[in-house]
Order: sequence, then structure tokens, then C-alpha cells
Amino acid sequence: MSAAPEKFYISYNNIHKLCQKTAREILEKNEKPDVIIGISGGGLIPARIIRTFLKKKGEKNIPIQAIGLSLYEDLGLDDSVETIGKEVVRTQWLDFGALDKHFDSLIGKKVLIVDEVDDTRTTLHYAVSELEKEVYEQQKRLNRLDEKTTFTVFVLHNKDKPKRADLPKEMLESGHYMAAVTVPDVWLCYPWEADDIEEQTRMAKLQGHD
Ligand SMILES: O=P(O)(O)OC[C@H]1O[C@H](OP(=O)(O)OP(=O)(O)O)[C@H](O)[C@@H]1O
Repeated sequence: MSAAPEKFYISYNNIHKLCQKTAREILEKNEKPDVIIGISGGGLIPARIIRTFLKKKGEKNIPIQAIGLSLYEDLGLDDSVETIGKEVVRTQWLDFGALDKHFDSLIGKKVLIVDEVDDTRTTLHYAVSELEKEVYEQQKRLNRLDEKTTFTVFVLHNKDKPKRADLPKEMLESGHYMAAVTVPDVWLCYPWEADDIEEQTRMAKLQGHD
């Protein structure tokens, strides 16, 4: 039997500080987003926290949109073992209905996509490629191909492991992929899943993730 994977306990304080640090880096580059897209559920908490630190005094709040993406085991019943993987299922998508009427698409916007973890990269690949595709289709339809939309990805943790899917090369090379921490391929225990939050925080402190 193989040994149990090592567990990293993360505290809310730690998450708060990682969001604050990343926001500072974004603002230093003058890349304050026009909209934040949180990938539900784990991306919603960091999305809300980072918004606090991206907002400058006297300015309006940055709108947060939620997209719901879930990973399901694709049992690959009809295929060979190699195809067994995870499939992304879209449970919720963008809705600009309640926003300012000038904010009717992502065209020409700085978009910050937030999730808590980049594990196999399947989810982020899906999110970025679907959003890019959607924007491009809208640009063609509206004859607005000259406007530049910038996608940035922010995750609390990137697992240092072989990925099952890619992100655009340009995004990775231009600093538009921001992982607050890169960790080995360990089991990450986030505080929102803790039965005992005091114990969770104690363990996080012990491990230096507080
Ligand atoms: O890099 P990947 O291998 O794609 O994994 C990362 C995704 O897995 C988790 O989502 P999950 O579907 O477990 O749902 P949750 O966010 O609601 O917990 C997590 O929130 C990421 O979105």
C-alpha cells in the first residue's frame, strides 16, 4: 500500500494574505481588472477577498461574476484505460444582465479569473479557452476585432506536477498567470472544508501556512 499523501492545512488568514500580496502585484503592474470571474465554488472566496485589495479609495467596486465548473470522472467506458480522465461540466455561466448597460461583454476588458487551486489545470484550461472563444465570437459579430481583451489567472496554489491541459503560452510568459504559492503535489486542506476550524488553524500555523 502506498503512503497517505501529505496534507497541507491552510488558514483563512493565510488565504487573506495571499490575496493581498497578489493584488499588490497586480496594481504595481497597473493591471487593475475591470471584472473578476470566480470559478465556483473554491474560487469565490479568494475572488471576494482580492477585490477588497484591488479597489482603490473612491472607486467603484469591481464586479464579480461567477462561473460554475465541476470536474466529473469520465469513466471512459467505451475507450481504453488511457482515456480515463476528468470532464468539465459547466453549471453556471456569465450573466451581465444586472450590470451597467455599458458592461455587456468582456470585449476590451481586463479580466481576472480566480480559482483556489491549479491541480491538473483541466478547469482553468476550460475556463480560459471558453471565455476567449466567446469573446472572439462576439467581437466578430459586433465588428469590434480591434479591441484587446486581457485575461489574467489568479490561483492561491499551483501544484507542481504534470498538467493534463495547457494555458495559452502568451498568458504564461507575460505574467498573466499568477499563482500566489507553488506547492508540491500534496493534499491541500482548505479552511472552508474543515469540521474543526480551530484545529485547522492550529495545524496551518504549525506548518507555517497561516
Ligand atoms: O486543476 P484541476 O484538476 O482542474 O482542478 C482544480 C479544480 O478542482 C476543484 O473544483 P471542484 O470541481 O472539486 O469543485 P469546488 O470548487 O466546488 O470544490 C477546484 O475548485 C478547481 O476548480
